[in-house]
Amino acid sequence: MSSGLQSAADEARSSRQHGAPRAGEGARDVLRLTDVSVSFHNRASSLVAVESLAFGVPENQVVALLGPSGCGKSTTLRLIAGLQTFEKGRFETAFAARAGSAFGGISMMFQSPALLDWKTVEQNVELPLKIKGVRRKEAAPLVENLLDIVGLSDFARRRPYELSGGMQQRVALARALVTEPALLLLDEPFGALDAITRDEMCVEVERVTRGRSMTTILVTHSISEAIFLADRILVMAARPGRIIEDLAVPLGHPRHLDDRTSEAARSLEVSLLSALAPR
Ligand SMILES: Nc1ncnc2c1ncn2[C@@H]1O[C@H](COP(=O)(O)OP(=O)(O)OP(=O)(O)O)[C@@H](O)[C@H]1O
Repeated sequence: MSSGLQSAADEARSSRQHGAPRAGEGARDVLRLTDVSVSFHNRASSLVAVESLAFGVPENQVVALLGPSGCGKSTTLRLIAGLQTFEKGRFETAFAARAGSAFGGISMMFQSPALLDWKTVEQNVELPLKIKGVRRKEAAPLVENLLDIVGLSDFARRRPYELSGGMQQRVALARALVTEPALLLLDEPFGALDAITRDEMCVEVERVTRGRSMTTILVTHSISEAIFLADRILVMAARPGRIIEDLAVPLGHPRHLDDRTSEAARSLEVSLLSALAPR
């Protein structure tokens, strides 16, 4: 894998495909892909999953990767997480766990909360800290604080199977945030939830992630989720997977669900629908 952990402080800016000035413009890029392609091969055939990806992400920006099934969103996210090899192009990131520290680095959250059913809610949230050798005495107040933030203090001693799907995702969110990640990767985190719980989770994520020093990449099929959560939306198309639009979200913070019906949001929605329309 040619992924290089290099300083993103050099001056070159990422290339942009289209669009309005993006949120975070002027901040340094902490992540950059230059002409990156990923293919999957088997004996009979090869498939180009993503081709010539080129974008940079400034520090603290929330970027949504939006597109139809199979356009390479998860492949791109896995690549950014360092879980996917690539044969062509360059990937630079300034993220790494702070040397000798359990904090910083990358956290991921998936469609399935992937909690350990035999552990309590607080033990699940504590797990990443425990793995990194943080003592219980230091971890306990952090876990308590995050459970409070996601509204689950009263459920700290419960097991995950006693919670609703939305509550389980809130546990997963607390677990993802407990290490104070510099980069948060969200892969369709609300895809399995009903529409009302999805909206609640969007509000929750917006609330708990704002004000943190954290860059976030969100993979989603949902236009309204992308508009509500992101500062910038990269629209992807399939066959081969590629970025076809790079649009800033013209909404301030904090956001409210009603903001999705504002004129600015509706106009962005029209642009996104047009970009996503089958050609
Ligand atoms: N491990 C793999 N081996 C072979 N092909 C793969 C592999 N992973 C992904 N692909 C293919 O790469 C393409 C992009 O897949 P990817 O999962 O990144 O898309 P996606 O946009 O995240 O889709 P979805 O929204 O359905 O999750 C698809 O055609 C998929 O079949």
